[in-house]
Amino acid sequence: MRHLPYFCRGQVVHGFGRGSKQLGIPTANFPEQVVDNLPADISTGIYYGWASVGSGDVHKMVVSIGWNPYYKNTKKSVETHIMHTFKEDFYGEILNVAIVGYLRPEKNFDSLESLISAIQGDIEEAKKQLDLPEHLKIKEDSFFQVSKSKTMNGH
Ligand SMILES: Cc1cc2nc3c(=O)[nH]c(=O)nc-3n(C[C@H](O)[C@H](O)[C@H](O)COP(=O)(O)O)c2cc1C
Ligand SMILES: Nc1ncnc2c1ncn2[C@@H]1O[C@H](COP(=O)(O)OP(=O)(O)O)[C@@H](O)[C@H]1O
Ligand SMILES: [Mg+2]
Repeated sequence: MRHLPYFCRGQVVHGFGRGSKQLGIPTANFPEQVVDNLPADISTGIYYGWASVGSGDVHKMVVSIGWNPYYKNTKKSVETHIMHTFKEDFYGEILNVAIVGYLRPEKNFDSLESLISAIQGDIEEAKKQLDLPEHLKIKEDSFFQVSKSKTMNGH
C-alpha cells in the first residue's frame, strides 16, 4: 500500500463503549478530524502497527478502520487496540499511531463470539508481523520521540 507506513496522532475520544464491555478488547477511538484526514486510498480494514499514549512507551497495536459492519455504524471510525495492559483509561490523551501493514477487510459475523475470535487472530498475526526487522525499525522512528504536543494529519 502506497501510504504505509502512515503516521497520525489525535486525542482519544469516546466511542460506543463496546470494545471493552462487550468484546473484552478495548479500542481507543480517534476524533472525526483524524478519520477525515486519512488519505482517500487507505482502504477500510484491519491493520497493524505501533502506538504510544502521550510520551509513553511504544507498543504493538491493531487498528480497525471503517464502519464495523457487525454493528452497522453509520460513521467511519479509526480504533486502536494496544497490546499492553494500562493501569487506567486514557481518554483525552494524545494517541500516536504508526500504521505499518494491512491484515484483512472488515467483515460481518453471525455471532459476537466469531467477531471476538477474528480479532484475537488479528492480534496474534500482528504480533508476529511486527517482529520482522523491517517493521521493528518503525518503532524507533523519530515520530515517537518528538514533542507529543504536536499534531500531524489532523489537529
Ligand atoms: C483488530 C480489530 C478487528 C476488528 N474487526 C472487525 C470486523 O471485522 N468487523 C466489525 O464489525 N468490527 C470489527 N472490529 C471493530 C469492533 O467491532 C469495535 O472495535 C467495537 O465495536 C468497539 O467499538 P467502540 O470503540 O465504538 O466501543 C475490529 C476491531 C479490532 C480492534
Ligand atoms: N490496551 C488498550 N488499548 C486501547 N484502549 C485501552 C487499552 N486499555 C485501556 N484502554 C482505554 O479503553 C478505552 C476504549 O474502550 P472501549 O470499550 O473501546 O470504549 P469506547 O467505545 O469509548 O472507545 C480507550 O479510550 C482507553 O482509554
Ligand atoms: Mg473503542
